[in-house]
Amino acid sequence: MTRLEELLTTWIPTQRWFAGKGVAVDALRIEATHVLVPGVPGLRILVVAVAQNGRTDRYQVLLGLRAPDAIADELAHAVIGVCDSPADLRDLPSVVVYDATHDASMTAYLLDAIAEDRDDGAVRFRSAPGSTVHTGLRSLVLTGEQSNTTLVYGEEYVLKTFRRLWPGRNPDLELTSALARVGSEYIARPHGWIETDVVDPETGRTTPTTLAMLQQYLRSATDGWVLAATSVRDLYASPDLLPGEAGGDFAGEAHRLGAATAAVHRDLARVLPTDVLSPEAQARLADDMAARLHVAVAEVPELASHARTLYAAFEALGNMDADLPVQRVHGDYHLGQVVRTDSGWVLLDFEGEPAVPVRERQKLSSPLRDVAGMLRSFDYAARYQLVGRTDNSALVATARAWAQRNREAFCEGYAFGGGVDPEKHQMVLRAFEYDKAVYEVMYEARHRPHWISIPLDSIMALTG
Ligand SMILES: Nc1ncnc2c1ncn2[C@@H]1O[C@H](COP(=O)(O)OP(=O)(O)O)[C@@H](O)[C@H]1O
Ligand SMILES: O=P(O)(O)O[C@H]1O[C@H](CO)[C@@H](O[C@H]2O[C@H](CO)[C@@H](O)[C@H](O)[C@H]2O)[C@H](O)[C@H]1O
Repeated sequence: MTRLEELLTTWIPTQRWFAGKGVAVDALRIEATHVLVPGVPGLRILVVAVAQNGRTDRYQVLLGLRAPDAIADELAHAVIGVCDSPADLRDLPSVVVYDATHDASMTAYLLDAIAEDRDDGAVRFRSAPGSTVHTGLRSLVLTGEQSNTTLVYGEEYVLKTFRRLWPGRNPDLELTSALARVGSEYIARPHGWIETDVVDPETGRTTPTTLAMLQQYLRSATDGWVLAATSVRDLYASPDLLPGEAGGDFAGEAHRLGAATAAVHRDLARVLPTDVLSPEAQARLADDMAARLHVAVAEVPELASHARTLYAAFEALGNMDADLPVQRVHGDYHLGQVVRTDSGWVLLDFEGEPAVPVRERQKLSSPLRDVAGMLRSFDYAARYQLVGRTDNSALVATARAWAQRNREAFCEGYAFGGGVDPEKHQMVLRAFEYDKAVYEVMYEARHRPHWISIPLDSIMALTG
C-alpha cells in the first residue's frame, strides 16, 4: 500500500503554487500534522518539507480524508490518491486523500473556527479586532494563476491560504492590518487569520507563522490586469489611432491608480517604521541587484549581452550621492495585484515576493520599487498580446505608445497623490525597473517559459 508521503511527492510538484518546478524532489517529509476534523470525512493541515537540490521549502497542504468508497464525483478532480490510513484511523485499511480546499463541507470548519477564535491544538484561529465573522457560507476556490489558494465564502469573504510557508507573520496580514487600523480605503478589510508555530530553521526559534488570512470579498472587483489588457486589445484593433484617441484609453485609470498607490505608501509610512538608507546600505542594495543579475545570466544566457548596461545602472544606484528614504512597501506590485471596484482602486496581496523569506520581505525599501513594479506591468500588458504573433512589427510601436502613456499617467497620479515625483528620480527608478525585469526573466523561465520574451524584449528596449 502507498504511503501518504509518496502520493504527495507526485502531487505537490504538479500544483500551480509549487515553487520548485523543473527540479527533482530529493525528499519529502511531513513535518507537522494538525488534525482539525478527526475521522472520516476528516480535515488536516499538513506542513510538508520538500528538499530539492540542497534546499528545503515548506508548504501547507489542507488535506481531506474519506473512506475509499465515499468520494463524491464533484471531488474527483481534487483527489490525490489512496493510501494507508494514518495511525489514528487504524480501523480503516486505507483512505482517499484529496485537496480539501475544494470541499465546502470541510472548509466550513475554517470559517467557524475563525468566528469562534478557536485554539485547536497547535493551530490558532483568530478574528480581527472589531470583526464579527459570519458563518454558514459555502466556499469556492478562486481559479487563476496563483502562488497561493484563495477560497471565496458566499459573497462575503476570501480566505487566502498561504501555500509556501516561511516562519513569521505573513506581510500580507501584517500590512493589511496596519492599513486597516488607519482606515485606508484602498484595501480589502481583514477579518481574521489562522496561524501555527513553526520552528525557524535559521534561528531554531519557534515562530508564530500565518497559514491563512480572511478578508473582505470585493464583489464588484475587476482585475487591473484584465482592464489594462482590454484597453490594449481595443487599441490593437485600431492601430492607426493614438492610445489617447482609442475608446478604451486606460490613462485615467492609471492616474487614479498612481494616486491610490501614493496614498497607501503614505499610510504605510505613517504607521510602520521608516528610515533613510546609509551609503553602505545603498551600496548593499545595489550589490544585491547585481548578484540577482549574476544568477539570472547563468540561468538565462540571452541576458548576457545586456548585462553591462544593467550592472552600470545598479552601480550608479550604489554610488548615488542622495538620500534614499525607505519604508514598508507592497514588494510585488503589478496589475494583477490591484482591482477596480465601484468606489475606486483597491490594492491586494501585500505578501511581497512569495519566494523570499518573510524576514527579508520585512526589510524597508524605497516606495519607488513598487512604482517600478507597476511600470513594468504596463509594459507587460502592452507586450503580452504580441507573443507568438508573426505580424507584430507594426504593433510594437503601438505597444510602446500605450505603455508610455500609462506610465506617464501613473507617475503623474503618484505625484498628485502625495508621493515623490517618480520621473524626478530616474536613477533609482531605472535600477528598480531593471531589477524587476531581471526577476521577471527568472520568474518566466521557471513558470511560463513561453512568456520569457516579454521581459527579455523589454530589457533589450530599455538598454538599447
Ligand atoms: N478580497 C478580494 N476580493 C475579490 N477578489 C480577490 C480578493 N483577493 C484576491 N482576489 C482575486 O484573487 C487574485 C489573486 O489574489 P492574490 O492575493 O494576489 O493571490 P496570490 O498571492 O496567490 O497571487 C486577485 O488578482 C484577485 O483577482
Ligand atoms: O503570484 P503573484 O501575483 O504574487 O506574483 C507572481 O506572478 C506574477 C504573474 O502572475 C508575476 O507578474 C508578472 O506577470 C504579470 C502578468 O501576468 C505582469 O503584470 C507583471 O508585471 C510581471 O512581473 C510576478 O512578478 C510574480 O511575483
